[in-house]
Amino acid sequence: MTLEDARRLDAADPLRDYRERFDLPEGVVYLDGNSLGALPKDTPARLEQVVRGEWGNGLIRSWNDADWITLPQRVGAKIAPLIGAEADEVIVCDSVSVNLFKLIGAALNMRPGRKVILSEPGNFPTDLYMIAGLEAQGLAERRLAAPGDLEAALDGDVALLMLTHVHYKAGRTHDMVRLTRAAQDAGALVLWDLSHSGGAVPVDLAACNADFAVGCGYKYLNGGPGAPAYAYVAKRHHAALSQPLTGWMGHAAPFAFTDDYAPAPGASRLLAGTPGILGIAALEVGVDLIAEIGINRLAAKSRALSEFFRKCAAEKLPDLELVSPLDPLARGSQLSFRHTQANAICQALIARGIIGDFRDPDILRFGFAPAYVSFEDVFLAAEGLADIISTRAWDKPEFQQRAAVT
Ligand SMILES: Cc1ncc(COP(=O)(O)O)c(C=O)c1O
Ligand SMILES: Nc1c(O)cccc1C(=O)C[C@H](N)C(=O)O
Repeated sequence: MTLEDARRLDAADPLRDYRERFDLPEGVVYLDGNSLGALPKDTPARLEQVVRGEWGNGLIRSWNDADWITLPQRVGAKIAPLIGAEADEVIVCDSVSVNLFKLIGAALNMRPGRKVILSEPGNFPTDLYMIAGLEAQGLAERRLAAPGDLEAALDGDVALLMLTHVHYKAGRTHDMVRLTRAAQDAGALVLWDLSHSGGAVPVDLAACNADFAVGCGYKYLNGGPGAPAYAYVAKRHHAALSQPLTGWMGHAAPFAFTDDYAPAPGASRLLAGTPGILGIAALEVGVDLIAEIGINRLAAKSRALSEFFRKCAAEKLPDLELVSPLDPLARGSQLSFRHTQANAICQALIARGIIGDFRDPDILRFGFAPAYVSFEDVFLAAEGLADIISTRAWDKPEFQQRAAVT
């Protein structure tokens, strides 16, 4: 693989012009959009308009005049086609963690007599911690089973199977259709965390008959640091859904100011407090851009990018252990490698302007956000990685320390 190969692939890439729609710094190869997506060029102007025009001038009138009040539903409706949902099945609000709490609570309410939440060891920590919180309240019981043992662990005590579609560290995917069916056959509900899928990997919540899902706004949807998350509830559960964070914005008539809670219709009852308008406005810009490109084109490019990286790396570093699946259809939009010096290598790459990340204890992770990563980026990153490993350029005191945030 050569730089010319990479440039040829870029020239033939139907998405190549979308890179210009992002504000990427010169000289940086950014392979960490699976942790924090890049800044769309339209976002600052949109935020300026919301801050100065809608907030500054419009003041409180903007809840009506700028239709702030329906922004969570409107942006949710734009995310819906990316994940195989209908417009009114998705709402934007809170963080993934908080939405997990709401939906685990909802599942427990819908399965009285069952307390077990089944997940896998090594799932993203917040998913496991949110179960732990409910466990400490005596409301849930956590059960963990390795991917191959999940089906056997589904018994009559399981209220909810809760998994992350694309594993944050390994990048492997779960078979959503098979596992959803198995859980439902055992009388359980299913909640998918789509944080590493939405905007990069096709997901069809309707086809797999999922009950619930959550996903992240700040990764492939490019909503910005701490962007609000989204939550999905299948329409068949809308009438019965009862979630524990019964805040006033999820009320059927918040401005009736009544003493008693009555849930808003459908997924809107997942709202709790006042939506963060600036955050959702920024997310909307990222979602519009991703929706304009379309998930199938994004997924095709994602697979091509990760395959190109994998081949470049394998050619230059045949001994480097690939942790992610070889089959591009069995992984998300990332590649992870194991190396005892993963942290130092990651720091050395960052010093050269090649940004991937390190996941404790020994994983080097590269994300390929297909909307803005080029084949040339991928070639340069693989070349830098090979150089750093083969020359031991990582072996310097300044690369040994762990950053506070990795
Ligand atoms: C799979 C997964 N779930 C949840 C989260 C956390 O989401 P939040 O920070 O919105 O709670 C992340 C990343 O931070 C993640 O990778
Ligand atoms: N949310 C993050 C943050 O605030 C700082 C650093 C990283 C993150 C992440 O999103 C981590 C990410 N979910 C992961 O897959 O590792």
